[in-house]
Amino acid sequence: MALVARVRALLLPGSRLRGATLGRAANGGGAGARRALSHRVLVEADPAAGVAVVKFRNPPVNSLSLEMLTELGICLEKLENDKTVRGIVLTADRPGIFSAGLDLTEMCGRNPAHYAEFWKAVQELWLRLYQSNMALGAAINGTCPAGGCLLSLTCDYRILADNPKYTIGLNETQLGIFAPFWFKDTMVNTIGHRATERALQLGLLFTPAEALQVGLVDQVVPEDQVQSTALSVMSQWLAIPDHARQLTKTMMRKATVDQLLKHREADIQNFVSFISRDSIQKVLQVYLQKLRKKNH
Ligand SMILES: CC/C=C\C/C=C\C/C=C\C/C=C/C(=O)SCCNC(=O)CCNC(=O)[C@H](O)C(C)(C)COP(=O)(O)OP(=O)(O)OC[C@H]1O[C@@H](n2cnc3c(N)ncnc32)[C@H](O)[C@@H]1OP(=O)(O)O
Repeated sequence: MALVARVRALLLPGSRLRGATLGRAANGGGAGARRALSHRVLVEADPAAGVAVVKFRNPPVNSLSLEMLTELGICLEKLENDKTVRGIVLTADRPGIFSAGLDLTEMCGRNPAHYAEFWKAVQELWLRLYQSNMALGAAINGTCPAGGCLLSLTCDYRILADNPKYTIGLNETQLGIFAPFWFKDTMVNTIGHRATERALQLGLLFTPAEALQVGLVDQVVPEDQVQSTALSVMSQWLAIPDHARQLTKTMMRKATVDQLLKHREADIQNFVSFISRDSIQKVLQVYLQKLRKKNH
């Protein structure tokens, strides 16, 4: 289903996204700050600063389900069309887990049409974020594996909470799958080829100190200062004239974006045929069961 159709489905009577409002904040935010609510994404906009804080709230682990991807896409599209917003900070509504990455239940026990729809939505969100004209910051206030790490890598800078429990990286190989070429390219663009090769083959999840050392994040700060630091760094990015910053960003990212645009359909087909293999379904199911067993 294309984004428009998925949005329609989410707006059907009964959907909690229906009637989402952008009103004056009940609390928090500067004077004139506005807060918009959807089911899985919370937006706190500060028009005076030109910045919106987009908070993930898809319990229990902020996984990127099809619905979460769709709501995030809608929210970003709205912000892109809002002339008062020049920068966005992505964060988790509750500290602890920034995002557990792609929702594994979307990749297990479904049919090929579902896998294709899901993968298209992952591509769409990446394209929207990686090509965004806005300045994007990640205030990483929790653990950040795989798809969660990818989200943060689409941003222009990353601030990570100084908590050794919070790790970040593309750990796909540890699950028995692998990071697609555009996940890999996004990481190469951030930390370079050799560090990416090592990180991806070993499926490394970096502690904050390691992430800072390898350049996966730009700053590690005390946990209670992640969002304030991300906002203060944002003011540096917004001090640059938009057109100059945007042209530079496009120049740096265009080749990577073009690769996916050129191979988009093939990438979907590759994903569907890989994820549908019995052997891959088995490893994903074992991984999910291990996660679930912990709690039962
Ligand atoms: C074209 C390309 C072709 C081929 C490429 C092929 C494949 C590549 C495709 C995609 C790349 C994949 C990207 C991904 O993002 S895969 C997801 C990777 N994520 C992880 O490995 C994280 C898994 N989760 C955890 O490690 C922990 O849950 C976490 C540390 C985040 C939190 O720990 P905590 O102890 O706080 O919570 P849990 O008890 O573990 O979890 C609670 C609850 O949530 C469920 N859960 C966790 N993570 C996920 C997830 N990613 N998706 C769905 N569900 C998840 C977990 O099972 C628990 O459920 P329940 O027990 O039923 O409450």
